[in-house]
Amino acid sequence: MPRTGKPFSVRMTNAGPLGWVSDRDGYRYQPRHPETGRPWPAIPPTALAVWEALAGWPAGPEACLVNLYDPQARMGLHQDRDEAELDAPVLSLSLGAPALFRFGGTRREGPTRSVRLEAGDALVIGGASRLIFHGIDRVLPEDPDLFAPRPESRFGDLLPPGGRCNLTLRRVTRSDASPTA
Ligand SMILES: O=C(O)CCC(=O)C(=O)O
Ligand SMILES: [Fe+2]
Repeated sequence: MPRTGKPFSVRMTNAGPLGWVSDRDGYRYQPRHPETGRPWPAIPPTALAVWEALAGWPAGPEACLVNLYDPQARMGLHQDRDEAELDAPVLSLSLGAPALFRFGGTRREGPTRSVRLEAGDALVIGGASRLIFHGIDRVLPEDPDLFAPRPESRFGDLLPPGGRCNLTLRRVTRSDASPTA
């Protein structure tokens, strides 16, 4: 991460024309993977369909950040503000293990609350809430499924059992668009 060069506990990659990257120099969006130099893969059509249904924004997302949480990973309280377009919402899609999502207001010092995000949950952070502080306190244990024990990970080699995946879709560049809902 910036300054220290220490990695985040959440591993990240991207899909879409622009990907969010962080290194010692800071945070930015760029069209290519920093190590392979290749363009990011396309945003999955199902994620685009959820954006169309829920975002209330006429232009499609340009960035899909893929956050991979090992069971011990967490994400500190932060604002999403590296986008030139701050009028468009951020759409977050949760998969895998549930997690405790903490959110407050637009000041870091303000009060916060937490909600449990489950697999399949879609969260729109937009409008007056676009710049709220938020983070992931912790990944929660999955409810045991008595009928289909599943010790192996649903995410193959990417995550151990009990891991969580979050897709965060964003508009990055400014357009003349305005909300549709
Ligand atoms: O994993 C989550 O639910 C939150 C992700 C997030 O806040 C981010 O990627 O900026
Ligand atoms: Fe965020």
